[in-house]
Amino acid sequence: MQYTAHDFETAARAELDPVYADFIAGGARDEITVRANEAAFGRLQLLPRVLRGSAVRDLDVTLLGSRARMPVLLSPTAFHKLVDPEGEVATARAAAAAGAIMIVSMASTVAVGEIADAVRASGDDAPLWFQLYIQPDLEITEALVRRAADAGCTALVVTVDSAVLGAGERNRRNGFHDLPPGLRCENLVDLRDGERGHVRQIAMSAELNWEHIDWLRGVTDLPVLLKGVLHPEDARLAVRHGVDGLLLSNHGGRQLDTVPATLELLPEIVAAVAGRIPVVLDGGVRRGTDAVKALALGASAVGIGRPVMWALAEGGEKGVRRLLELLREELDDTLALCGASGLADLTPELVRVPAWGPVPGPVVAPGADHRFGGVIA
Ligand SMILES: Cc1cc2nc3c(=O)[nH]c(=O)nc-3n(C[C@H](O)[C@H](O)[C@H](O)COP(=O)(O)O)c2cc1C
Ligand SMILES: CCCCC(=O)C(=O)O
Repeated sequence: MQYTAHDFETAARAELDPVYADFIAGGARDEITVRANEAAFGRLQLLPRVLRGSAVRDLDVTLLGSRARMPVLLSPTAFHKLVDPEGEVATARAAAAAGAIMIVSMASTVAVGEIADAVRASGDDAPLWFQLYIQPDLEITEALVRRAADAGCTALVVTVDSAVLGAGERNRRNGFHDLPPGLRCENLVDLRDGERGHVRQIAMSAELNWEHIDWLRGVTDLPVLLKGVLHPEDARLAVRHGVDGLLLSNHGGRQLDTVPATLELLPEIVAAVAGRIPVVLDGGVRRGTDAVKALALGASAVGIGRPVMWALAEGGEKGVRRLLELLREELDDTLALCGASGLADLTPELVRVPAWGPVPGPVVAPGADHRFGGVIA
C-alpha cells in the first residue's frame, strides 16, 4: 500500500521498464535543479499558530474562473500511455474525482477531446487546461488552440522554457528518443495533411518572443498562463503583455540545469506580479507541508508532475486517485496543525528560514547519549 507520494515511485520502479522510469525521473545535465527543487522545501520551516482552529478546512480554490476542490494541479506531463494502457483518460478521471485541475500536455497520447469526453462521461466534473508549445507555424498553433477550446479546456498554459529540448542525458544513454510503436501524440494527428502524431512534429522554437504571446492573446479568449518564467523582470513583462497567470516552473529540472529551485524564486516572482495575476508553483512538491509552504509564500496553487506519472504507472486511475487523496489528507491536516481553516489563512508569517546555520565543531562529546539534545546542525 502507498502512504506517501514517494511510495508510488518505489512501487512503480518495481514494475516499470527502467528506460521509462529514467525518462520520468530524469532531468537535464547533472540534475542539480531536480534535486534543488525538493531540497528547498526541506530547508524552510513552518511556524504554526494554535488555538484558532475550525472543525473543517476549506481547500476550494478558483483559478482564472476554473473551480477546483483542492489547490493541487496536475502539471502537464507527456506520454501517459507509456506507463498505463488508458493513459491520460485514467489520469483525467482521477483528477476529476478529486476535483483537481489537470493540465493536459500537448504531447498527450490520448487526444484532448477524447480526454474531455471521458471526464464528462465519468459524472465527475473538474476543469481541464491545455499546455501548448507555440509552433513556428502559427496556423498549426491556432488549430491546436481550437482543438483545446472545442474540447472545453478553460485555460491555456504556454510553456516558454523550451527554446530547445532539455538535455536528458539518461534518455541519451538509454537510446530513448521516441514513442514505441502504436503510441502517438494524438493532438497532432491530421493538423496538417499527412501528420501522423510523431513526437518529432513538436517543434521547440528558439525564435519565440513576446510578439507570439501578443498574437496568441488575439486568437483566443481563453485565459493564458506562461509556464517557465523564472526571472522577475520577465514576470513583470508577462503582466504588461496581458498574461493572465504564471506557472512558476523550472520544468522539474528538465530544461536549463542549475537554475534555482522554484520555491526559492517564489517570493521574488510574487513581489514582481504584486497580486495582479495568480502564480502557481511546481517542482518538487511531494507533501502537504510543501504545498502549504508555497501557498503561504503567495502561490495560489501548486502543481505536481512526476508523482502523477509514478502513481499512474503503479495503479492506473486508482493509483492517481489514491495519490490525490493522500495529498488532500496531508494538506488538510497541515492546515489544521497550522491553525488555518482555509487557504486565505496561509500567510508568509507561517514560514521561516532556520535561524541557526550549521553549528561548527562537535556538539556532542564522543560516546555521549545523542537522544537528549546537543545536536543542532
Ligand atoms: C515525464 C514528464 C513529462 C513532462 N512533460 C511535459 C510537457 O509535455 N509539457 C510541459 O510543459 N512540461 C512537462 N513536464 C514538466 C512538468 O509539467 C512539471 O513542470 C514538472 O514535472 C514539475 O516538477 P515535479 O516533477 O518535481 O513535480 C514533464 C515532466 C515530466 C517528469
Ligand atoms: C515533446 C515532449 C516534451 C515532453 C517534456 O516536456 C518533458 O519530457 O519534459
